[in-house]
Amino acid sequence: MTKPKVLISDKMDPNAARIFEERGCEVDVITGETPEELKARIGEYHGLAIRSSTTVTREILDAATNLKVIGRAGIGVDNVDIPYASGKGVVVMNTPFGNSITTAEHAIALMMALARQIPAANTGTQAGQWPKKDFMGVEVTGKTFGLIGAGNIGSIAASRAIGLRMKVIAYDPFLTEDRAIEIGVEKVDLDTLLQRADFVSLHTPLTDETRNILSRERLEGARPGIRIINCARGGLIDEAALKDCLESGHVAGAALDVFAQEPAKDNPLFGAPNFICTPHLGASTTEAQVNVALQVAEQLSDYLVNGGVTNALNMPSLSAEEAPKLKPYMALAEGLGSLVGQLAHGNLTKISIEREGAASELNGKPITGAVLAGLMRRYSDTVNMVNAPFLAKERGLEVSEIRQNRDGAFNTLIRVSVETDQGTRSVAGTLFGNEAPRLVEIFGIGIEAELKGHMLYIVNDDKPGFIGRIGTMLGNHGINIGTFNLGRRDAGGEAVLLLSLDEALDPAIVAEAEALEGVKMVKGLAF
Ligand SMILES: NC(=O)c1ccc[n+]([C@@H]2O[C@H](COP(=O)([O-])OP(=O)(O)OC[C@H]3O[C@@H](n4cnc5c(N)ncnc54)[C@H](O)[C@@H]3O)[C@@H](O)[C@H]2O)c1
Ligand SMILES: O=C(O)CC[C@@H](O)C(=O)O
Repeated sequence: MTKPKVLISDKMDPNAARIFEERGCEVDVITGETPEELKARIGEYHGLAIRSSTTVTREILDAATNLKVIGRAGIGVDNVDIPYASGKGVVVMNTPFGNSITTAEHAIALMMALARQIPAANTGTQAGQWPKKDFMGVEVTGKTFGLIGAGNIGSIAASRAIGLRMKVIAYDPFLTEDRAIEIGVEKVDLDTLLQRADFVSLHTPLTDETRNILSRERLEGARPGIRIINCARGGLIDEAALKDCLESGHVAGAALDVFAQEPAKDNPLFGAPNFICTPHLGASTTEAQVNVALQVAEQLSDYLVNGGVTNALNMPSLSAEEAPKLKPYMALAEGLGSLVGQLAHGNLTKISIEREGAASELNGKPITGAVLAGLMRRYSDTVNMVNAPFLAKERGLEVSEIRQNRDGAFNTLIRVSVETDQGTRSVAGTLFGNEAPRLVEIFGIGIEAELKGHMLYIVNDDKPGFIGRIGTMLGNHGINIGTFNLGRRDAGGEAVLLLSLDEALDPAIVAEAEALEGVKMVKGLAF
């Protein structure tokens, strides 16, 4: 088997390349390329590991014809077009915890630097000015630290602020009262926070809701003398308004690690009074960079080599331990989805995926993803588990997952039922010996078949002589039958035949089979 190929396109701790190689990937480290250069190169890679310098645009993704996974060594993924990557079936992962402590520490460092004006005092002192009288600071003890966003980094920053004997308040619409108590913060609304806080620290992602969350109106309406720290994302603050508020003294100080436009080489805030900044250094410690490099390399190689999915933003997680156990189930699920997708007539409106027996104990999300990938192949042959759920949603398909604990005829079973404007159709399958996927029921008729390669599905009247007729007809065309699987509703009633063939059938032969006596329906299938 050829090794998956990975490109590291941003400066990253060398441990990342080592881990990729140890885990069976070929790796190239090529940093600092222009978007055009990356576009020309990306087609040869299965994995792409980035930090924040590489922007993964639609153009890059269109050129990435072999790409399966993008890994961000860090938290924010606003430099990746995730919806477009999802549509292309590319998994996007981040490393959500590797640099959280480091970034929270940077926020606290900036708060202290603001409180004592350390950067300006340092500059003046080294310039020989001994500017002792110019720098009267403020204590942080007893002051109020206002968090906007109390997730991983916000809650670590809260714990450090509490250690400094500060009172911590937080605005985060998704923070529960229980969690607020657990991390020792008081939950407040944004206006209250801006009225009560001495220091405000932002820790939210940049989304449509958070963009410009510190708008001109909010900055001007905040408590006079407030100090602001942003180690999250540029774009959360109206920079021009912040400059005006610093100049008027309404905001007593601001410390930014991140800017609306990066690299920030010519920003309106540069030179504003009581303004300090760092060049997006929040995650830049040796410890954090080793953490995220190791994690991203482990996650990407797990996915490329074993199929394990960790910290994906557009796909359910699947641990490297679970992956081998789930593999035959996913093959079964994909086969059932594909079968029902090829056979169901009409507009699909609903699909339900039932797991019985041993299957009910498993992580259901990847199984559902695999069923949808099989099903959605009726619309597009570039569907996989990543883009199938999006495609299903786009088409308004209602998806439900059901776990059945009841004892059935099989110790493990997956049943897929679809509803179309022409009725409900259902197929079911099991694993033989815990590893061999088998179809065991098709539209209420028991059968046993492996869904593989080219197949021919026939519904016919259960009458003597039919099997001979179809065998002779295929033989006359020189078509070899691999397996012959039979099922029937009742003796003499409706019967189904599922034949595996060594080659795809010409439509003329399908038409000939349709014309055979007793045939109700014929369909060539491919898996
Ligand atoms: N400066 C750096 O180098 C650096 C390093 C790491 C992370 N970051 C950035 O820090 C941010 C936070 O990271 P995290 O790990 O804490 O993320 P997280 O997902 O753990 O926490 C984000 C929090 O923001 C909250 N939130 C979402 N929408 C909100 C809204 N409208 N108002 C208020 N709160 C809202 C969420 O509920 C969540 O609790 C990320 O955007 C990341 O990009 C920057
Ligand atoms: O890689 C970096 O230096 C910054 C990372 C940071 O912005 C993140 O979101 O994790």
